[in-house]
Amino acid sequence: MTILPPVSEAFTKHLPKIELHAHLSGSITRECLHEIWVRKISQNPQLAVDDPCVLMPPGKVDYGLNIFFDVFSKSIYHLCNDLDSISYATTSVLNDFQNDGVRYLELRTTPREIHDDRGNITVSKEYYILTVLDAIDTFRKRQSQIDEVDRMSVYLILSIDRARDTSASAMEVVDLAIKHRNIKNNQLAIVGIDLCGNPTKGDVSIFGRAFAHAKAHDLKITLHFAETASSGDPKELETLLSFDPDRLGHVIHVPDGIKEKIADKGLGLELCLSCNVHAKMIDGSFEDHHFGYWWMKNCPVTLCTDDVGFFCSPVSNEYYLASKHFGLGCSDLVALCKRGVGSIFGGEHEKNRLWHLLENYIKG
Ligand SMILES: CNc1ncnc2c1ncn2[C@@H]1O[C@H](COP(=O)(O)O)[C@@H](O)[C@H]1O
Repeated sequence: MTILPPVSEAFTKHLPKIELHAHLSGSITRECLHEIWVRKISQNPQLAVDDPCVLMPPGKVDYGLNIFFDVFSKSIYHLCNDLDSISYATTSVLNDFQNDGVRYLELRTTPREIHDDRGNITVSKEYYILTVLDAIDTFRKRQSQIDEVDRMSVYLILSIDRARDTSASAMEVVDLAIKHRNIKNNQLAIVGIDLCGNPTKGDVSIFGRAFAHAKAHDLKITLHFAETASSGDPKELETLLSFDPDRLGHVIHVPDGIKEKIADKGLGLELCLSCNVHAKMIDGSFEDHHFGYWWMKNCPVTLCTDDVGFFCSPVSNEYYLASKHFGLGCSDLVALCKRGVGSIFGGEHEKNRLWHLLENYIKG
């Protein structure tokens, strides 16, 4: 039997981790956003966008949902609004996850159409996706030059935004995923469709057709689920379950009967400790988080960051927090990672690779 050391930050950093719930634009560090702003201001001193450090000053992590969604439209989307900035930010996010010991990443992003001041389209949704995919392709090529244990696999999930998308634009997101699912050399790149966006807005029932279309084309489905009390209405949750999801994100305000259904189906759960605590999406603090409930159930639970650019807690720290507040030892953390691997969308070869990495981590 291998005797494992007590959990330390070094242990959680080197643990081969998976990250399944990370929004691209919310994962960009404020330092990276600031660099983009500096470059833009040097090219155009008249730029009418504030330094991102105004809305995201160093050390600030207490973004309640009432202000959180505004930061995207007021700052981040005005900075990442050209192909160079989108590519630079994507590469920066990929490097950050890899440097934190993430060995398998499913990044998600909402196809975004970008306009100039006169309303003309400067970047189409398709070009936005192609730019992100191109950054992923370049990142993948670099992986073959590094040690196998340090490599990070990356896949993309396309998001439908419940507050901004219509039934028709949601279908367009799924069509883009089908069209660009494989990138160069026929490599699989887009693995699923997500439903995200401000949970206090929108009617989720209008997206049924889009998710059925995704299923029919073998795309996996993950849904933001019961993030707020208003989006925890049983009718909404039953509608979401009728989309036949493979995984659910957040699962906070879930009535008991629906909890049982989730456990019976063995759905993968993407839980975000720091996000939920700092955004005050749960009552109380870390020790009150519903991770404590789901960890005891049979579901594949994965610890995720959601928007590390806002909440500043990388995946390694989420594992450290789980250990600290729920008394998990090193072997529990490895078991938690192994359980989550079963719910990845990247296929059997990726699952086998990760189980192998985790086995070797325990032995080493
Ligand atoms: C509390 N957590 C959350 N709940 C719901 N939706 C969220 C989210 N965090 C991020 N997003 C969604 O992801 C977009 C940013 O990334 P992309 O532009 O797609 O790369 C946000 O505009 C929001 O729609």
